Amino acid sequence: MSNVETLATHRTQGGTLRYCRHDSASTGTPMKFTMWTPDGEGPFPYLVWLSGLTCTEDNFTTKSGVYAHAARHGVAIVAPDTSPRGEGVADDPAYDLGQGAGFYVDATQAPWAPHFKMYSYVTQDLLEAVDGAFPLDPARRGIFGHSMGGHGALTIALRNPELFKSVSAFSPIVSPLNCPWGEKAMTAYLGPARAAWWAHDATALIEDGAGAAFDEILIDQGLADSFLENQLKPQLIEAAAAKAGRRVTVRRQDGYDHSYFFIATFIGEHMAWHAERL
Ligand SMILES: N[C@@H](CCC(=O)N[C@@H](CS)C(=O)NCC(=O)O)C(=O)O
Repeated sequence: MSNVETLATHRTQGGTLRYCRHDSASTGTPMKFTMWTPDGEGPFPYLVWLSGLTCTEDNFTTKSGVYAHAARHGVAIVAPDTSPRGEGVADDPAYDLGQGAGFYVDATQAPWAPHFKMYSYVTQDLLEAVDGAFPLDPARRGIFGHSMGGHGALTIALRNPELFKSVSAFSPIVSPLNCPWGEKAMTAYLGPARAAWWAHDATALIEDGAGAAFDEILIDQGLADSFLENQLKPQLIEAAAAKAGRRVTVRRQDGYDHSYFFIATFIGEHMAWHAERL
């Protein structure tokens, strides 16, 4: 029995885009997501998109241009919000902590622990809800994301290779253990003991041999991205992959920044890459 409520429906790119809301047991709040499905009966292969800091379910939906490519490949797309929200939910005035900055972890620390359970939300509640409500094929599911959401996609896939057949990322945070965004968020959500962060660090997970079933991981990174040197550091995951004998392909794109203009430029290539694997 599905508890998914449809808030709005739009026809676009030869398919149907729905804005949806459902109750999450993990976050203890209503959560929003968008779902685009191709025409036809399905079941459709699908991709989960995880967005970055300050985003809601709407940023990727309106800015990436993904649905024309999704239609060409017959792949459905679900894009959830990036954190629990609401008056009873903890928040922080900074853009990189609290609402809009869930970091796809299950918080253990006050005041975040009661609702900030985005790891469980994505891996359990979201997948159960969309698999129950739409004609999707759970055996042909992939995941991708941007920045904080690239970190979410990488860590969630590496820890749950049985749930996903493919994983890629745009400008991901590859090692929260080694950047200011990660250190701030992990300290707040998981506490100062860094051992608790390793399970949420894509570079550490590659070093540990997690998710070896993925034949390749694709990362696109703009070279004019103002967060590249201080926060994103893709060379860290490249070095871990080289040491572990794993294929992590980082494509450095000259002149592109951190924005959705960059994502929109290469989203078609990511869709084709996933479609081959799904
Ligand atoms: N200083 C920026 C940092 C946040 C940022 O760049 N967010 C990226 C993801 S890490 C984003 O996708 N922003 C929303 C958008 O461009 O639509 C801000 O506050 O907007």
